[in-house]
Formats: sequence, structure tokens, C-alpha cells
Amino acid sequence: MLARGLISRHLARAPRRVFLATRFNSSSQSGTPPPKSSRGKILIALGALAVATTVVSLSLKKSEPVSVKEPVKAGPAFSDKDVSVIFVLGGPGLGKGTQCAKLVNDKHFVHLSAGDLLREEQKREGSKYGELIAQCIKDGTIVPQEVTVALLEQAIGNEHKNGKSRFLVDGFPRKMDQAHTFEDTIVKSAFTLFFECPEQVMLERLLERGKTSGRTDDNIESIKKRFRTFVDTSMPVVDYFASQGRVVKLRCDEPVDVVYGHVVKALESRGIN
Ligand SMILES: Nc1ncnc2c1ncn2[C@@H]1O[C@H](COP(=O)(O)OP(=O)(O)OP(=O)(O)O)[C@@H](O)[C@H]1O
Ligand SMILES: O=c1ccn([C@@H]2O[C@H](COP(=O)(O)O)[C@@H](O)[C@H]2O)c(=O)[nH]1
Repeated sequence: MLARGLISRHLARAPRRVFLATRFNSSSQSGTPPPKSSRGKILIALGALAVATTVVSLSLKKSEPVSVKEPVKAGPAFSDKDVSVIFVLGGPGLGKGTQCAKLVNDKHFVHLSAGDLLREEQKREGSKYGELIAQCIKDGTIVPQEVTVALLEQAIGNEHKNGKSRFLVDGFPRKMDQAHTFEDTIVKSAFTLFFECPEQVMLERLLERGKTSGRTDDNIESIKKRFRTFVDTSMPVVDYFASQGRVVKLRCDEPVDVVYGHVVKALESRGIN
């Protein structure tokens, strides 16, 4: 079940600002003049007070701002020391899910496919997002990030409660806003496994899968739209992570087990056994 609260949290999680202001009270005044005999002493005391106030006020001006406007960021829900996330990206139908399934068996990762989570939510009775998700999937467009990020946060949270800490987040992030929101509010990813694959190979695999998958997007019209979305919207995410040195690129136009050999080596090169 998709917690509505989680979606509202992602919508509401804009940076908050705290304004701190310092107030200075003026000293109180009395209406009755002091007796003449005490005036000399009072004048000396007032003079000393004036000098002291000037010294304090000059030192305050040098070191203390009167008002501080600092953005206060809530930060990610999990530390990357407790929760390790590898993003698995690449064009549609190239075999990401197939490779993830092998890693689950061998290396005890939890596999979270964003597409699978969306399809489950679409089918869930009473979901407010069912129709929207169905339409986006058929058109190969990206479901608004609030829905997908909330589903992922919920899934990671549930698995983490059960002691799981290594996640393959497959087919996500597909858009820049998702990448930022996920890393700012859930956890910073360890790195991205990116599979390169010629379109012709993806097309053949998708059409073959479409014979039995029952998916509404494994047909030639939807596939063309998915390819376009991948190039226009999802590749910039890969380029962004690559510019930070956080992408491991692999080829996938080889038999499943050969590709898997590359995957295992890539993980080992990052200290993951
Ligand atoms: N290396 C491979 N060689 C040949 N066929 C493969 C290979 N890897 C996966 N396949 C087949 O290609 C099809 C798509 O694979 P899979 O579902 O794993 O792709 P995906 O990248 O997860 O797809 P999507 O982008 O839709 O999530 C499946 O029918 C799968 O059996
Ligand atoms: O982050 C995401 C991931 C997926 N979608 C939508 O789902 C389909 C199918 O995704 P697969 O990874 O191929 O299972 C995708 O074309 C998008 O429409 C999404 O919106 N956001």
C-alpha cells in the first residue's frame, strides 16, 4: 500500500528557513529626579556605563550578525553507512531485471524495480494513482516523481526494518528531479551500474518478451516512445552521475552469464563481494 503521508512528505519537503533575530531592550527610565547631593556620583556612574556600552556594542558589531538566515535541510532518511543503494540503469528491455535477479541469488541484494512497484500500485484497489500510472506506462513517459520516490522509500524502509541493507534500485532514477529527490531525502547512492546496449538488441529482446509478458508497453508503438524518453530524459541522469565519477559502464549485448561475469567484476572492483 502506498502511504499517502509519504507522498505529502515529498511534496512538502522544501527547504525550511529559520530566522533568528536579536533584540536589544532600552533601559527603563524613572520620572523622579535624584537628590542634588547624589548627582555627582550618578553622573560619574552614568559616564562609566556609557563607555562600557560603547565597548560592548563595538565588539558585537565586529563579531555578531543581527539576523541569521540559514537554510535548514532535513537530510536523507538513511545514512549510506546503514543502507547501500546501487542504481541499475540502461535502456528499456536490455536485461537489467535479469541481472538483478542473479545478484539477489548470489549476493543477497534486495531488488527493487521501480517499474514493478509502479505496476503493483497501479493494480492496488483504491489507488488514486492507478490511471495515471497506467497511462504513463503505455506512453513510455515518467510518472511524477512523488509517487515513485514514495514507493521506493516505503519499500526500502520495510526491508530495512527486516534487517536488509543492500539494495539494487532498478530502472530508477529516470529523470533528474528523481535523482536529486531520492539522494536528498532517502539515501545517497553508492554508484550506478549502467548497461550500454544497441537499440536493435533492446528491440528484439522487448518484442520477444512481449509475446508472453502481458505488458501494455511491450509493443512497437510503446517501445519507440520508451526509447525516446530514455534518450531525452534518462540519459542526462547517467551523464550527471558520470560527471561525478559515480558510474560503472557495462555492455550487455552478450549472453546472460557473460554479462553477469562483467557485473560481478564491476562490483568487486568497488569492494562488493
Ligand atoms: N543477455 C541477454 N541475452 C538475451 N536475452 C536476454 C539477456 N538478458 C535478458 N534477456 C531477455 O530480454 C528480455 C528483457 O529482459 P529484462 O526483463 O531483464 O529487461 P529489463 O532491462 O529489466 O526491462 P525493463 O527495462 O522493461 O525493465 C527478457 O525476455 C530476458 O529474458
Ligand atoms: O522511475 C520510474 C520507473 C518506471 N516508470 C514507468 O514505468 C515504465 C516501465 O518501467 P520498466 O523499468 O521498464 O519496468 C516506464 O516506461 C515508465 O513509464 C516511471 O515512470 N518512473
